[in-house]
Amino acid sequence: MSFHTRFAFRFSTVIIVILAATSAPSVFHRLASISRQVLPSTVKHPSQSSTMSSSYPKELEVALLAVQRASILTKQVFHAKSKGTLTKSDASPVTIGDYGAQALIISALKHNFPSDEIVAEEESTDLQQDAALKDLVWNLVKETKLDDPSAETTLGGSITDAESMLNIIDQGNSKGGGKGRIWTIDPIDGTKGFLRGGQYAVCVALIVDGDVKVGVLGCPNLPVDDSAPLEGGIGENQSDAEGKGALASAVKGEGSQSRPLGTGKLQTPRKISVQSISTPSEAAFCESVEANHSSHGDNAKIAKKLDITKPSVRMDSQAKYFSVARGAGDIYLRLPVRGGNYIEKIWDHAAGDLITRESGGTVTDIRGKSLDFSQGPLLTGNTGVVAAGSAIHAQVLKVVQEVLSVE
Ligand SMILES: Nc1ncnc2c1ncn2[C@@H]1O[C@H](COP(=O)(O)OS(=O)(=O)O)[C@@H](OP(=O)(O)O)[C@H]1O
Ligand SMILES: [Mg+2]
Ligand SMILES: [Mg+2]
Ligand SMILES: [Mg+2]
Repeated sequence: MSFHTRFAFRFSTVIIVILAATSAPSVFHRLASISRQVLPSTVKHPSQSSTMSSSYPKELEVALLAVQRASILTKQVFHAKSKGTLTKSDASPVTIGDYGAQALIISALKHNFPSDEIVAEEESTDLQQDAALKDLVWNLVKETKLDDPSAETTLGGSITDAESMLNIIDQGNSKGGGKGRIWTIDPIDGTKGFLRGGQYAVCVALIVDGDVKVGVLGCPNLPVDDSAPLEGGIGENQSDAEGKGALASAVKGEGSQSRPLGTGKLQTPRKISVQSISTPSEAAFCESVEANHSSHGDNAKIAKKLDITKPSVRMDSQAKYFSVARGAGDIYLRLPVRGGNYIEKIWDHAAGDLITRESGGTVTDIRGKSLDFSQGPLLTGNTGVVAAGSAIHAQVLKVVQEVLSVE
């Protein structure tokens, strides 16, 4: 029995909105060419730049390119009229973009690191049972390529056929744990945000013996400009037009970087860091859009106690970690919903946790414990998340614990 079965993530398909199979390839082809036109041009290949001095240079390069390529696929779906949406048994959505992005990322990781294990969010069961849906995903996957042939070669090129694609999707079924090299993938984090035109992230991290060593986030709807102010509201109708699309990365002990997302060769990265504020009253919160993912009421009480007057900015996905890491936001709280018993998944946090810490932030749970990625696919040792610049984290955590009555 697979990991997904045991953790009850299997799909009970309720809704299927399917693109007309005949029109899909031309739509995707046209959108692929649009995405190539609107994004900035290439500056430098990573093998000539910052990844050379890294202790994980190949892992970083492959993760960056794989996230970039998968992000291009998600952008094609984002622009399509229908997104082939299914509802999973936990009532959360999955789209052809989630499946396609996962297939492309696993294919690239397995080509370069065949003996590494992978813990990924999705599984192929529903595609196996629905030929039309499978064809839609396959049409996307086979059409999506980076502009740069040498980057494509690095990723191992295309997947050969639709059956291999299903097999590849299911190679993300490792049980995880605290030993060896384990990648974790969230092909689209914030699928609800993706569907409503808000923020979402393509997320990849490498965990070695339980410790996150490499993290990459592709955020097609975030501004390229690290100092751009956070956009308010719930992040609806964000666009991935010119000036949007950012790629964040970090290697343990080597700091974190941001660069334009791009479509081919990796562009020149910039170092990012959290805001240098020393008092929480100057801070701005990033919080989840969905009140059943993180308690908005408790967040508001904590903000009041910290004398925070700036309104919270709600956005989906690990774009919240990226925003704190580059100083656009200051505090990300993910507070357990009262009466709920949800346990966080490693793919929702691994990359963002490392990128925030490597930017000068501190990330703990509500008890002040570091996030523990050695326990399998779930963060069973943690409750909630408190991420903030290291200068204010202790003050924020103290108030979180007061408001939530944490012993
Ligand atoms: N009940 C509950 N509580 C907490 N978290 C949950 C819950 N249900 C789902 N999820 C996970 O939330 C992921 C999306 O997180 P976000 O921060 O984007 O949430 S929000 O939609 O903005 O509120 C989402 O990730 P994706 O499925 O990749 O979108 C889920 O893994
Ligand atoms: Mg999901
Ligand atoms: Mg997620
Ligand atoms: Mg997801």
